[in-house]
Amino acid sequence: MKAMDEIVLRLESVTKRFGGLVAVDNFTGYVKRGELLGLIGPNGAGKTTLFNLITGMYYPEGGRIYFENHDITFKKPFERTRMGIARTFQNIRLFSDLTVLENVMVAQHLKLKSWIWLFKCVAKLPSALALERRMREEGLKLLEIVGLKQFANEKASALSYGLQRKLEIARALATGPKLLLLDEPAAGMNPQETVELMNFIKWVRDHFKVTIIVIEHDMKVIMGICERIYVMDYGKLIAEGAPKQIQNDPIVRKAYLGEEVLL
Ligand SMILES: Nc1ncnc2c1ncn2[C@@H]1O[C@H](COP(=O)(O)OP(=O)(O)OP(=O)(O)O)[C@@H](O)[C@H]1O
Repeated sequence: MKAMDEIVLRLESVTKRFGGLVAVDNFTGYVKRGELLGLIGPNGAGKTTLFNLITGMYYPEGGRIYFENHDITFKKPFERTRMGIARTFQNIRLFSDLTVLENVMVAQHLKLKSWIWLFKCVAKLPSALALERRMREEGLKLLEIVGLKQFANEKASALSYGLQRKLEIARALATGPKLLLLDEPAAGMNPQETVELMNFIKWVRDHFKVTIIVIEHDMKVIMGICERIYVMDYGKLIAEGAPKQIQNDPIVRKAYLGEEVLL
């Protein structure tokens, strides 16, 4: 099988309920390695809940989730991070009092087996200090690659909104993901920041050879960077296809009726 045809993530009949509400309703889908996939749908369609199921924040009531052919349906979030799944959030969740570099280093620690690390730190073992030094170097290298090195020692809160969003993505990349989930990365951005973000996301996919799923309400972003799109409404998958197909799909247009979205 060619790498591009390889399926990285597979969801089979996944269902998540909150009381009487079916937030994700029997969702079946897949993501290919290296793909840039869009996930769209009106407010409350179940998109973020789907991310929460993929990252292990929630467990489904029905169905299975496979990552690189491993059943991860009930794996804990930190196990999935180590397997190579990372995400960003709808609202920026940086450690605002830590520096830009420290934000990235915290994420690097997630790759480690924490109790061994803690023991080494408490015992002040030279290997812990050497590892810390290496992480600092790797963190700085990552910041350089994404163009944030000059801000390494600034507090995260001192960055502009657009750069904070970029740092969030860099922090997710610091965990060494194979699959990156971006939840509304363009939210709150001005048009110029949005264009830069679109280029950055495409560049991240190519440079880090990572598979990306992006939730976004800004259709310009989705139509501009995604190769394939899933559309959800009331928890259900209602359409799937290339941007052009989705733009002209009457079912999708109907789902968005009344919302100010330019398809
Ligand atoms: N923890 C929760 N408890 C109860 N209901 C929830 C919870 N999380 C989400 N929901 C409900 O599940 C439905 C799907 O929500 P979700 O946040 O996944 O939608 P979304 O498509 O991401 O929406 P948006 O585009 O507005 O962010 C909504 O009706 C929401 O109110």
